[in-house]
Amino acid sequence: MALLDVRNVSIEYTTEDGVLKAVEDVSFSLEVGESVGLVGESGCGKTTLAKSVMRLLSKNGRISEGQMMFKGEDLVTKSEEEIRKLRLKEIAMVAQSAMNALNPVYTVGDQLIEGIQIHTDMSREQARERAIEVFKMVGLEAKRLKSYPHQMSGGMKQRAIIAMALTLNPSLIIADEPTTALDVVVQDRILQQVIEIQKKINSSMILITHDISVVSETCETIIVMYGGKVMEKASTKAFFTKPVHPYSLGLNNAFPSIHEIGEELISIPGSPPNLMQKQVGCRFRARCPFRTEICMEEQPPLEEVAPNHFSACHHNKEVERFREESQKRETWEKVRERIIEEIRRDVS
Ligand SMILES: Nc1ncnc2c1ncn2[C@@H]1O[C@H](COP(=O)(O)OP(=O)(O)OP(=O)(O)O)[C@@H](O)[C@H]1O
Repeated sequence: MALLDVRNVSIEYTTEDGVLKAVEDVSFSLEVGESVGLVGESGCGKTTLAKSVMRLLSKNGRISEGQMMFKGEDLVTKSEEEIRKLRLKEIAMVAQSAMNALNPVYTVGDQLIEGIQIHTDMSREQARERAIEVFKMVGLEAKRLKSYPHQMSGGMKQRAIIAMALTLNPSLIIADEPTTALDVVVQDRILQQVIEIQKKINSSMILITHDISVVSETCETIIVMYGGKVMEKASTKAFFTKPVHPYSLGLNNAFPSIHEIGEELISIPGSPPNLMQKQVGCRFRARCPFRTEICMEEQPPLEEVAPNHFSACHHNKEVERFREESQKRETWEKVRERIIEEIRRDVS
């Protein structure tokens, strides 16, 4: 049995301007010890999906369809009380803005020890010992337990937050851009530590990032999202050697290591769809160099193109040609011209 089985989940936000469908019909599963990288441009629904697993969506958000089976039980239908018990102990999240999660008026140690005591029957002394242990795991000295948040650097605070998330050996860690606020060298070091600990305690992990190079180094599986839907899902090995979806091909071009140093990267022209509007056809159609008529009308299903490799494109069979053409700058230049032409036409 998978640890987490997300089945046909849709999530929407009610706003003053109408309903925004942030995630639509997303399915994936996660085995014990597996790490999945969730990637895609800003606004594609990564954080929404992650928060929904913790049932931490903002008040105007709701899971409108689907199931999220965790250890065989549906998280969607659990009561608030049941979910609270699972948080931290079973499912822990290191959020994007985690550094603001520390309470400024208590020492970091007190906050960590209290968190441990709420979820376990450990004495204060036992909880303190566990806190020291996890601090060491993330590279913080025990004396730092006595520090207030303002006495720590950004990197230290983030380590403390990670220590808190990992302290009860959760079965599932959700790391949402856990290191973006930090400088690149510190980012890399902290991320490596998180992965090391995740492997040691055999947790599963969902790592959310817009940087696909991070996923290639740290995750076994990659899920590429676009406009609230899964476009491609594969083992990272297969994805980085043979990506299939045109959006993934575009993302790969923006990935520095496959290019000569100094060469200008090719970005995907245009921007993601407005999720307040009803979506017709493939969501990537506006920016896709290879679209045809069917792409304008029908939403492509997620098809298995090789064992455990899925892509949602009407033209999966033409991938060899797409791979070759997507490497050329003029392929994307034509998309840019097409987009400009369409805007001109709409305006006039
Ligand atoms: N509370 C909210 N109310 C209304 N719309 C929201 C809310 N939170 C997110 N959205 C919208 O839902 C969509 C998905 O947003 P989400 O933050 O999940 O994307 P993301 O891929 O995590 O982006 P980022 O990488 O910038 O965090 C976006 O269109 C966003 O504007």
